Amino acid sequence: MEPRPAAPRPRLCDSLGADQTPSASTLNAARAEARPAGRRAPAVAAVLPAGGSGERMGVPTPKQFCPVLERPLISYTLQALERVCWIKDIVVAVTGENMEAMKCIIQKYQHQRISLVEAGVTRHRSIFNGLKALAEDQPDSKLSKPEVVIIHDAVRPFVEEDVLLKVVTAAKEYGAAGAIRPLVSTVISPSADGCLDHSLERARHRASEMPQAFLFDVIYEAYQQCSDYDLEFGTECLQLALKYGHIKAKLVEGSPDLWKVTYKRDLYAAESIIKERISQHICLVMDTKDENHVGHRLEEVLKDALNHVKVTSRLPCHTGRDLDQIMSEQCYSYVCVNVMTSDFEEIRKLVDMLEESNLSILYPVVVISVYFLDYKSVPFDQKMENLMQIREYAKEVKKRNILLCGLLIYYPQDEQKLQESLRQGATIIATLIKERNSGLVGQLLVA
Ligand SMILES: Nc1ccn([C@@H]2O[C@H](COP(=O)(O)OP(=O)(O)OP(=O)(O)O)[C@@H](O)[C@H]2O)c(=O)n1
Ligand SMILES: O=C(CO)[C@H](O)[C@H](O)COP(=O)(O)O
Repeated sequence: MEPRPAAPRPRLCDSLGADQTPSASTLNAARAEARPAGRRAPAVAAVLPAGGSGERMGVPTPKQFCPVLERPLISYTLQALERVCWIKDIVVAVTGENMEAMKCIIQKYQHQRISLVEAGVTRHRSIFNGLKALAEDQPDSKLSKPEVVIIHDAVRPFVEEDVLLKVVTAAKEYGAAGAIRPLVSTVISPSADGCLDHSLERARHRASEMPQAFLFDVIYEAYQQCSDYDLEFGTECLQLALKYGHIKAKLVEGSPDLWKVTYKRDLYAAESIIKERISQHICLVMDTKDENHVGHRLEEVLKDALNHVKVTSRLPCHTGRDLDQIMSEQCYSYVCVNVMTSDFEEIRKLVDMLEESNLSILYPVVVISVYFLDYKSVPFDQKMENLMQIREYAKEVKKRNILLCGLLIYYPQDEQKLQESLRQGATIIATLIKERNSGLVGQLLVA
């Protein structure tokens, strides 16, 4: 199953308690075999190099600041790390010219436990600056030296707690550890004339990915000893630990999502992954308890059409207190089925609750207001006049990252035609949720 998207606020702390280090129970539960029970949990910090210019991306904005669903990429990586409450400090290396932008990102998305340092001209120099900030000998530093330090690229947003735990646990035991993946292509070595010299046996090699973790003293001493050449041209921190600390890093199998956003296409891939993750749960808010009403048939058709998605239904906001519960489970998609009314009262209540929940700070929340087009109940022109107000209201709530659209479902007497309308309605709902297209905000679609 796909992992859930990162929570807006760190949730794991609740189960770990106030202590900011991994408790013995958590570590042991996850890695009983790797870490003998009863040993003290290490103090852990993370360094994120974020000072590159993203040349290979080919856009003027450094890739870590490129928007993905209108939020800078680096914010996703920070979110992924800060929800791991046993990581005490997160040190981010950014260039002087991006320092203010970075501070704004931290404030806007309410990131926590972040300290900023000036980046260097190469990735190794940026990491070294981050490590220096964590070292004991820094005057006036609020940071304390950790036992283990994680190094993770700011442009790898999908890092999960389990792999962080694995590299930290292995670093404590071996001194250094890093995530690896099987090679996608074979690595070959060309000769000076541009011809094949030899090729490496693919099965015997691995791609080195991030995160990596080190005993702090091991990697800090390695950086202190390393040459200008290493700092200028090196690409591998594990190699520095080997060369200067004689530490053979433990290699840990990582997930495919650990890849580094490097080219423009990677931004599209990242966006697709995020959209898919936040579209796995849909909440239907019904304004009728009547089991025979067509609203419930829409729910059935939707469940059939989206059989991999969790669909839950609730009564309206004023009676259904458990909507709070759904929001706390990070549900980012709501379908309000208005059977009894053609006004926006219920939508307004739902939007207010969403705002209070802070859900839309991190991800766009989709709200679809569904109305049944039953010519008999209210004169059509009067109903339309009411519904057209959605445009203005949707514009207003878009500012809060809530994407509101209306959907009219044709409700004829003929059973077959009704079934077709419901199916079309379900397809439109599924598309709006999956695509989260802000261009459709305020539109009244017809099924
Ligand atoms: N002087 C540098 C160069 C790179 N990085 C960071 O190191 C990570 C991985 O590097 P890479 O993918 O090479 O990033 P860029 O150098 O920005 O990309 P490119 O090589 O395409 O220019 C990124 O988070 C990048 O911001 C850094 O902190 N300081
Ligand atoms: O994978 C890595 C280390 O093993 C790093 O992400 C990689 O070294 C970044 O370097 P580059 O700038 O060359 O992409």
